[in-house]
Amino acid sequence: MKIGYMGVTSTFVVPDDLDALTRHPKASQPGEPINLHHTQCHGCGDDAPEGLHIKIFAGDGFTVRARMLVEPRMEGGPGQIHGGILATAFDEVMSHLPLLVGGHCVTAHLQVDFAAGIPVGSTLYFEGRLLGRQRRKLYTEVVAYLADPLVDAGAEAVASGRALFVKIDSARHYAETLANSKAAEQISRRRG
Ligand SMILES: CCCCCCCCCCCCCC(=O)SCCNC(=O)CCNC(=O)[C@H](O)C(C)(C)COP(=O)(O)OP(=O)(O)OC[C@H]1O[C@@H](n2cnc3c(N)ncnc32)[C@H](O)[C@@H]1OP(=O)(O)O
Repeated sequence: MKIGYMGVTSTFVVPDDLDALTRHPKASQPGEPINLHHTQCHGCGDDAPEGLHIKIFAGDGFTVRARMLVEPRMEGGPGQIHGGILATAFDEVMSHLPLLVGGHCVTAHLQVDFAAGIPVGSTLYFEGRLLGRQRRKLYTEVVAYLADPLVDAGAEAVASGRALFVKIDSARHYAETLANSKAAEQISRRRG
């Protein structure tokens, strides 16, 4: 299967003149979970009852690995994951890549290629990669598999995504909405 369609016009273009990437000294080590969002986050939060509960781990270099159980409540077409849910999962997984170089980001642009239907009941495995950084912009990519590509070299890629994240000052960015968050106290405590 071909990941990323040739000839499809896209606004996602990784520039040539990228800045150097340096791993943040406090970034999670390869194999360790990355827990830098909050417990109510719809993508990764353990306490978000309707969330996706994606487990995300740092990989080597500027990569992450993740997995998610495709639950019946995620159904779109009969017996298959809803495309919007997969897009949300991709957004979540890629949003952890900028954390390897430090600082919170928001998604400015997100695109997804769906290559095969994904059955409810399967476990999706994700491999994400930071493609580069230019000033506040971080370019990322993710591929989803129906088997763990770490243990199964023949694991078939079923979808891919690309996203542009922009680094923010999180205190300022969320200043007017933090009070509405179920995690307001937790986030304020973390900021100290
Ligand atoms: C302790 C704290 C806990 C916090 C927990 C955090 C949890 C996080 C959970 C995360 C959950 C998961 C993640 C989510 O779901 S995040 C939720 C979804 N995303 C958002 O809500 C973001 C909404 N957008 C914005 O806030 C602003 O537009 C941003 C901040 C993105 C930029 O506005 P800002 O005024 O700041 O900057 P700028 O406009 O000068 O742009 C800067 C650069 O970027 C380039 N650009 C911009 N847009 C685009 C575009 N579409 N295509 C291509 N390029 C684009 C632009 O040309 C410029 O480039 P250059 O001039 O440098 O070349």
